[in-house]
Parts: sequence; structure tokens; C-alpha cells
Amino acid sequence: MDESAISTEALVKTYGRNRGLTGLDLRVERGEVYGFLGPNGAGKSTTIRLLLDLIRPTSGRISVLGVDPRHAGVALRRRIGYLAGDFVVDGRQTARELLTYLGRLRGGVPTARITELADRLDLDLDRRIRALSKGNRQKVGVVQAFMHAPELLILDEPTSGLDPFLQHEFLALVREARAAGHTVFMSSHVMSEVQQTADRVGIVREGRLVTVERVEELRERAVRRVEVQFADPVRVEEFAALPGVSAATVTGTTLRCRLDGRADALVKAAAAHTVVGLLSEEPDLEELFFGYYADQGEVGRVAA
Ligand SMILES: Nc1ncnc2c1ncn2[C@@H]1O[C@H](COP(=O)(O)OP(=O)(O)OP(=O)(O)O)[C@@H](O)[C@H]1O
Repeated sequence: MDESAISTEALVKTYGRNRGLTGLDLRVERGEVYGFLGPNGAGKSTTIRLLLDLIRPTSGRISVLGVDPRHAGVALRRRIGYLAGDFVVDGRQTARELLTYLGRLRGGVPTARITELADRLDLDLDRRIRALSKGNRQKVGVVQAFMHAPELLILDEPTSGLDPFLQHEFLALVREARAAGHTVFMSSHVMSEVQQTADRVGIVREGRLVTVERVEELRERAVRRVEVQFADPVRVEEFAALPGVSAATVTGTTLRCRLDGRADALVKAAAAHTVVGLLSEEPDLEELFFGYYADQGEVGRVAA
């Protein structure tokens, strides 16, 4: 049995003469959050549909939670939470009716769990779905994906179009799923959407995986701007030549610089003084990631 949450080998999907996937080798470990990044048309949705057995591969092997989705049926679907990029449902039911129905299909979800998620997302369960705004329909989609606490969440471009409030709650749900030991496979076409939660990111281009990176390692390699506020004036010479530090300037009691990689040397040097405040901006991994691979002619920018 394959112990990873998802694995594919030499997975190919052609649509007539159109290329969908050209040989995808993917491995998502149990308990990790995996960001599946790629430009439009790269093959993300095709991969996800194959994992869910919504379409069948031309050739290659797929294993999801240790089984081949082609032969696993409902038993496997109950262990998965799926959010489609375009969550479409029959709009005549109320959100409560739909979620209760879907909960039954998945082997029973406590009403309290549905209510709790709806409260968190500020979703009115008693309105008909067709009377809900697009944002509120997306909330129904998020609730149905998470409500049965599935072992594996497969989320197709989940944050595109979510308002900041919903995005925040959604990311909290992803973190909670990981804390519970569950696996999250999340596609996106922008790094910023996945870098906050993903353990690893894989880049798909033209139907195959071109690279996989640990987000933590990307972060260590990233250049960020740092500002340190001291109680007393400091000399720029103390910091300018430290490993990873560049473009250091001191204005009064404030040191500003760029930091490439680990913060250790800078933090230790700063600790010789009284530090009043420290500001380190979140690095833009998109820039680092695509800058790095563009140099090698491997990956272009994926974001529009
Ligand atoms: N039903 C289909 N019939 C023909 N070609 C298809 C079909 N579905 C996908 N394709 C083609 O397969 C390739 C991969 O498409 P896919 O939708 O998987 O990409 P994606 O990475 O999900 O892109 P997007 O972000 O735009 O959804 C594209 O070239 C697309 O045109």
C-alpha cells in the first residue's frame, strides 16, 4: 500500500489532440499542506479531477489515501473534502438542507458541526442557495469541504475571489486540518495564496511537475527588509558586513537593511545593544521562486 496521501506516476491525460497532463509524478505526504501552483492551462484542474475519479487517465498510475480512485468509489469520497473552483449546486434548497444532505452522503455530520462552521463564516443557513450572493455561496462550498473533518482536502483554487474575512477564516481552517494530522492539497496560480499555509509547493507547467520546494527553505533563502530600533544610537559598521546583510543604513537609533537568508548573525549583533523594536517584512516568495527558476530557464512567472 502506498503510504503517501497522494501519489501519481507518469500520469498522462490527453483531450483529443489537446494536452492535459504529459507525465505527472506527484507525491503528497500525509499530514502536509501542499500548494499546487501553475499558470492557467497548466493542468491543475485536470490533476484534481483525475484524483477524484471525475475523469479517467489516458495512462499512468494514481493512488489516493492508499487506493486507486478508479476502484474506490464512495468509501474513498467520504474520506475526502473537495472544493471545486466553481462550486455549483442546485439553488432551490436552503444551505442547511443541502449541507445536511451532503453530510448524510458522507456518513453523517453532526448538526452542531455545520452550525459551528456557518457561524464562523457568518453564513445564514436558512436562505435558499440561489438567493445567496456569490461570496455566501462560496461559504457553503467551504463548509461542505471541511464539515466531515476529512483526512484529505482537495481544494481547487480555493481562495480566488474570497473576501479578506473569508480568506482569513479559510486559512485558519486549513491550519486546523493540518494540526489534526490531515492532508491538504491546494491549487492556485499565485504563490501569495499558498505561502502562508503550505509546507511544500510544487509547480506544474505544460502538464508536468517542474519543481518542488519546501516553503521554509524558500523563506530562508528569501531577501527581506529589516528594521531594528535601538534605545541608543548605533554605528552602521557594526552591521554592514554581517553575513546576509546588505544596504545597511543607520539613522539615529534605527538600523535599516536587507537580509538575505538567516537572521542569526544580525540578531546576535543587535543583541549587544538594547533593542526597542524589530520589524521584518514577510518575504515575497513569488519573486524569489520565479526569479531563481527563470534564471535557469525552467519556470516563468505564473502570476498574471
Ligand atoms: N475538457 C477538455 N477538453 C479539451 N481540453 C481540455 C479540457 N479540459 C482541459 N483541457 C486542456 O488541458 C490543459 C490543462 O487544463 P486545466 O484546466 O487542467 O489547467 P489548469 O491548470 O487547471 O488551468 P486553470 O487555472 O485555467 O483552471 C489546457 O491546455 C486545457 O485547454
